[in-house]
Amino acid sequence: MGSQINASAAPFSSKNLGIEVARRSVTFHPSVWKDYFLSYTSTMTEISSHEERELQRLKEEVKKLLAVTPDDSIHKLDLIDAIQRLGIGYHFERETKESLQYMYDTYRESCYKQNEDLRTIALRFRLLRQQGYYVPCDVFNKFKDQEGKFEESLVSNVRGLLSMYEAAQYGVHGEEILEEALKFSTFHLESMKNNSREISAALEMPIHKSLTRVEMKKFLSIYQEDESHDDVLLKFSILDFNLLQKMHQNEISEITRWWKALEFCEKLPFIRDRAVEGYFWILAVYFEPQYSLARKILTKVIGMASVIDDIYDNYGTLDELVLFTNAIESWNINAVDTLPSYMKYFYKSLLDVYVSIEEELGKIGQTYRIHYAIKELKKLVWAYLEEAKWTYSGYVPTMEEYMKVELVTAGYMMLCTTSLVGIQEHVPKEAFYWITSEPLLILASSVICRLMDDLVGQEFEQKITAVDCYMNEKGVSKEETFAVLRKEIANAWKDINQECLSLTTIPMVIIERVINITRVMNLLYREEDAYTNSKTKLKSLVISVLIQPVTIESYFHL
Ligand SMILES: CC(C)=CCC/C(C)=C/CC/C(C)=C/COP(=O)(O)OP(=O)(O)O
Repeated sequence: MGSQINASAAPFSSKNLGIEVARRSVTFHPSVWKDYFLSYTSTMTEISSHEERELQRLKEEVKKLLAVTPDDSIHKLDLIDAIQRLGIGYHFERETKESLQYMYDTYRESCYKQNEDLRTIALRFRLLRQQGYYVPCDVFNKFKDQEGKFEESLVSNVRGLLSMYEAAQYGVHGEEILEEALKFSTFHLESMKNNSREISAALEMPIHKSLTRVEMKKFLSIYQEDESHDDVLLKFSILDFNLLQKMHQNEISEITRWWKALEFCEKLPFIRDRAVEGYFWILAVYFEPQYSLARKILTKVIGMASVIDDIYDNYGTLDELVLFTNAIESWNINAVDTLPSYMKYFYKSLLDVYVSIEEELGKIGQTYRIHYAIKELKKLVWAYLEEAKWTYSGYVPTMEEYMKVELVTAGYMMLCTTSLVGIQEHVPKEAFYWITSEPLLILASSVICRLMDDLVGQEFEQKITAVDCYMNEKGVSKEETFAVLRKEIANAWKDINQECLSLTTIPMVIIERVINITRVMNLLYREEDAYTNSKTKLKSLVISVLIQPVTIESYFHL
């Protein structure tokens, strides 16, 4: 059992608990962006027919390049890797899939060729695991000496070490050789990082955990410096990045208009005003043009969820939260009468937003999907209420009790499910049953979300975190607790890796959404809560991804 710090926890009413009905109140900094993106008019973001033609021309050239590069060559591995990291993989899915299938079918023969080096073997291993192909890790055995340790001669093979480091991120439970490979490569790369931008960037953020759109510019300059780079690829990816950025600017301008019209900042001044940050979060989940509708829907939902979180965590009293939860459960406009006035306004807007989403889904013949989105939101608010009861009663739950509720409050079950709602390509109905049944992939993503949030938030959050619960239950120091929770996060990544290899009936488009959602957490909650405090790191990210185009002159000295 957990421990009770305050009065009895039941029944849950602030009056019964003898708690003053004083509002908790944390003040958040105002929006960094305000109306900034309203200035991006549709004329400004228009794509000219010349740009369209040039894009098509370059695309055809890249296709030719793919066609003439043999599947059994190292050049093909490099080409596919570059295409994916430059963010243009979505143009060549069929071509890369065929090549990877060939590489999978011939995996053993290729890896056991006498002359294959560490870089090639590790790169092939990573590209295949990335795509969900199970390829065995014993291919790394050949780089061990008689004592079973990685050969010291590898230390001077910097490209090989880097490739090994990136491949080892894809390990699953029990793959000890990949654990060793990760330790070995990290240790040696650490000593070289001051002399190489590429190494320090990789140590900071391995490819597996990075978001294509966010890392694209960094990779572009690394790729350009590589003597074997291809100019056509470079030009195509720059043009594609810039044209997509215009589309994103158009979308964020529309989202800003939507958010402003809701008037939350005036009516609910206690909330975090983070529409642009929310859009960035969702852009990281899917940046490709075919996901425009899905992005719009999910951005609206994260915006609403952020306000809901502030109502539960910050402003609402326990009595109000009980009423609010019941109203959301009933999902009926009549429930508005039971609510205090500030909640009335939000509640009406909430139902309206979901009605508008349902209308959008009607246009693509997928109305039924709204049911899953609402169901997950209801589940989320019930968990938020549980959490609020703990806060108000001073109850410190056991880790088991805590995680049961807090994996839901992490919001990722709701977000992952809702991420499928606006996808226009085929998503089987079964995928919705699966994703809402708390499968391991979603649980692991939620563990990462919850624990990363708690590790950075435990100093200032006005509520219980996993750090408090673990220290209370085990009687250990904060340092020890941090180490345990970090290990849990690393294990959850292994669960994710495992699931990517075994979920063969779940379309890759769905798995990729979940992984990207997890990656956002890893990006934004690594050193601090960059969503709540969005004036520094997240501001720079927004500038890089949404405002600054890539200037072709800086890559081609024209
Ligand atoms: C928990 C989390 C990062 C959720 C991600 C998905 C989601 C629903 C995002 C909406 C905005 C939000 C609640 C951010 C986290 O705030 P916070 O750090 O104050 O979250 P907390 O109140 O649950 O700790």
